[in-house]
Amino acid sequence: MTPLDADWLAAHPLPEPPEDTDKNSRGRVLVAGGSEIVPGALRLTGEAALRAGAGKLQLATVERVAPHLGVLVPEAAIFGLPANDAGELGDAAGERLCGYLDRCDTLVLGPGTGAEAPGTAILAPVVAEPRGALSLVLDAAMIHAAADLATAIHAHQGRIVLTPHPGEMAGLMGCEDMRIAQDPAGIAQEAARRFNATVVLKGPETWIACPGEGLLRYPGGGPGLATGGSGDVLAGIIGGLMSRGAEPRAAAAWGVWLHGEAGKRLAARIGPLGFLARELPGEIPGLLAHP
Ligand SMILES: NC(=O)C1=CN([C@@H]2O[C@H](COP(=O)(O)OP(=O)(O)OC[C@H]3O[C@@H](n4cnc5c(N)ncnc54)[C@H](O)[C@@H]3O)[C@@H](O)[C@H]2O)[C@@H](O)CC1
Ligand SMILES: Nc1ncnc2c1ncn2[C@@H]1O[C@H](COP(=O)(O)OP(=O)(O)O)[C@@H](O)[C@H]1O
Repeated sequence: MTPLDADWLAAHPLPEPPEDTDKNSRGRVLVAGGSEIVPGALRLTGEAALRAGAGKLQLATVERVAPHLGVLVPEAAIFGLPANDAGELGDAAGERLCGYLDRCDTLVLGPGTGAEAPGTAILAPVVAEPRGALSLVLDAAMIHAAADLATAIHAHQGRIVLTPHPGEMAGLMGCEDMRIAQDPAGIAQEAARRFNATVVLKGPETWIACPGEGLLRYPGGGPGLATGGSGDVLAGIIGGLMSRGAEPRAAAAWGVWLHGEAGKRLAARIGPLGFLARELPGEIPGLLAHP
């Protein structure tokens, strides 16, 4: 196990864009998810992706929420997706989403999706085709769905990061919550092998596992990060970094560190508890400039 600290980050720098870059080559992120119950999750994820340096943001959410999201995030292009009776993404959302994938370098799929979303139906078409150039971050209900699609995800040629909290990890691996608490390092590595993906096991401390690579441990950014929407921000940072060309393990590691250090900065400035998930992304550019 290697500590995720300043030395590790210095040895694994992020790719920097050339001076003459444009917004498309800086990295195009599509964030898909949200629901009528959690309409703001994509704002958190999308802003985090932009703050991490992505050049272009697109958001895809349930049709009734989409127009409001456009007002909340004027930097984004917005697409509506079909919903089900619970106000979550519906069965047909995955097929519709596939039609947008040639417009993005990175898809962050899942923030703001809950138990009523038909995750497997949505995720299956996305991972069915080999899209070598696509980077994929899976979060929330799409992690539970990934459990049913291990073979397709393992075979997928894209670069994939999964960001489970302990409850989602138990669903992903089909095991008891207790097993995650007893051996977080072992289960993260087992998941990385099973899905051939980078796995970020979140919690008070965070474990990052990647097939064939050493395990990383981040000691945590403080309990203020245990707040609604905090994980949505993390998924967006990782997606933004991947769209800039970072490899999945480096994007995950930098993302976890930036998220944690943003929490520490807010805790020092505002107080250890009570800062908002939406305040985290604003800390990222400064941390990137002076890690
Ligand atoms: N529900 C809410 O109030 C909000 C949800 N948001 C987003 O909506 C999506 C779904 O959120 P939900 O709250 O429905 O889903 P969660 O996955 O947070 O909660 C569902 C269930 O998972 C279990 N769980 C949660 N955290 C756990 C942990 N650390 N260890 C073990 N078990 C755990 C609990 O049993 C919980 O009832 C996520 O992307 C979330 O970030 C946020 O955007 C805004 C606020
Ligand atoms: N006690 C804690 N100390 C430090 N970080 C924490 C703590 N609890 C949660 N976190 C971090 O906060 C984030 C919570 O993500 P998640 O559980 O997906 O929340 P949400 O679904 O509300 O967005 C993760 O990055 C996790 O590592």
